[in-house]
Amino acid sequence: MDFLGDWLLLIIGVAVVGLLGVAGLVSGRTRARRRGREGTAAPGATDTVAPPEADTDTVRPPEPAVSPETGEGPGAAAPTLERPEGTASRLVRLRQRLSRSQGGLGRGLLALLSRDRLDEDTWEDIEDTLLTADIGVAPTQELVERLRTRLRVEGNEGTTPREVLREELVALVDPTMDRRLSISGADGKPGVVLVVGVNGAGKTTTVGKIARILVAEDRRALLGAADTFRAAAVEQLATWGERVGVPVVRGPEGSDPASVAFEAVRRGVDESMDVVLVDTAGRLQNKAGLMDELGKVKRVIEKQAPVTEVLLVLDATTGQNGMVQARVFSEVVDVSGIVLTKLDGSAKGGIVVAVQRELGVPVKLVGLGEGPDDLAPFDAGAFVDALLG
Ligand SMILES: Nc1nc2c(ncn2[C@@H]2O[C@H](COP(=O)(O)OP(=O)(O)OP(=O)(O)O)[C@@H](O)[C@H]2O)c(=O)[nH]1
Repeated sequence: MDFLGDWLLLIIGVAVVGLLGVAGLVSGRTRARRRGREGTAAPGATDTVAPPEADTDTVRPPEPAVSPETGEGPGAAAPTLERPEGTASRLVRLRQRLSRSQGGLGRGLLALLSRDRLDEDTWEDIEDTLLTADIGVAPTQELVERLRTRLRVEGNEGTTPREVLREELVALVDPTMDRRLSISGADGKPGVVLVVGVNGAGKTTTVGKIARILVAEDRRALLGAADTFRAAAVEQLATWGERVGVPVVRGPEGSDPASVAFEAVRRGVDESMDVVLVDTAGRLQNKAGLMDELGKVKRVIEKQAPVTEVLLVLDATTGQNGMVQARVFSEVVDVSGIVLTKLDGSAKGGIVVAVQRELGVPVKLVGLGEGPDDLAPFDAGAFVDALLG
């Protein structure tokens, strides 16, 4: 009996040791596999993404930085998605900010126009105030002419200088322009928004902010990080997408922007997205280079779906420099809308008028801060009201 018992214990012991050994091997392999996966697909590692080939027709799909379903980076803990602010409440909040930065212009003009006597010196001061706000020479002269005529004729008829100024400023900003973003595609394809502008104007930030507006409106959006010139811009965009669960298609640093754009729109079509937003590189090396690059991006996109909107991002603080850039870009691509950024940091809101005149396209959105929801649709009446305080 004892002999049998000893044998039984020995057999059980060997079996247990054997089982533990096998289990250890398996879990070790699993760990190694997991480590391997993490090592090759860490979120944000641009060099691990399958490089798109130079020929955009045969481009291989780059790995998304974030999963389309969850917005989660591979191997990362599921992030809590942010709920972006709705348009109505951001308009109220940002109007105060606009008033703070641009109020000086409106108050200055009102103080001058409310003087008892509007002599030549006063009109000159009014002109200077408008020019300092970057409205531009021709619109300034037109506005002054209109104000002179109306205040002379209507001065004693119960219309206040404030009412006249408001009407004339609104007319100058042009309330009749269609400022809606063209984000709807046709034939079941997504709308495609191409975002162009020089680096530093706030382009990448703006793409991220527009994505948040789309999420707030329950639209399915996808971002293409075609600004492959600067690795940080790609990282930045991936973070914007991750925060709200919007997938980002990216390629390695220095890869062909057109292949990333192509891949983004291909996925947008395949995955029935509502909108694909494509961030582009804005190197103003020379006009021909820019034309080649943006022209190619647009051409390859349009093999799959028409570009519905080309947004030019301009930094409001750059004044005349910004106008020169605006001209170059509009000669290279058909700009259909302008985004004016950093209006919070500049008292030069007059650039709205100048740039619309110059390009003949409306300002559609304005950036009013570095916060994720500090971007608002532009409205002529609300803008002038903020100016006048
Ligand atoms: N105050 C303020 N800052 C802004 C606004 N829009 C963008 N910025 C800031 O401007 C800086 C440049 O923005 P980016 O989005 O990186 O500029 P970019 O044009 O994409 O430049 P690249 O990434 O180099 O292509 C960032 O610090 C932004 O936070 C705005 O409306 N107001």
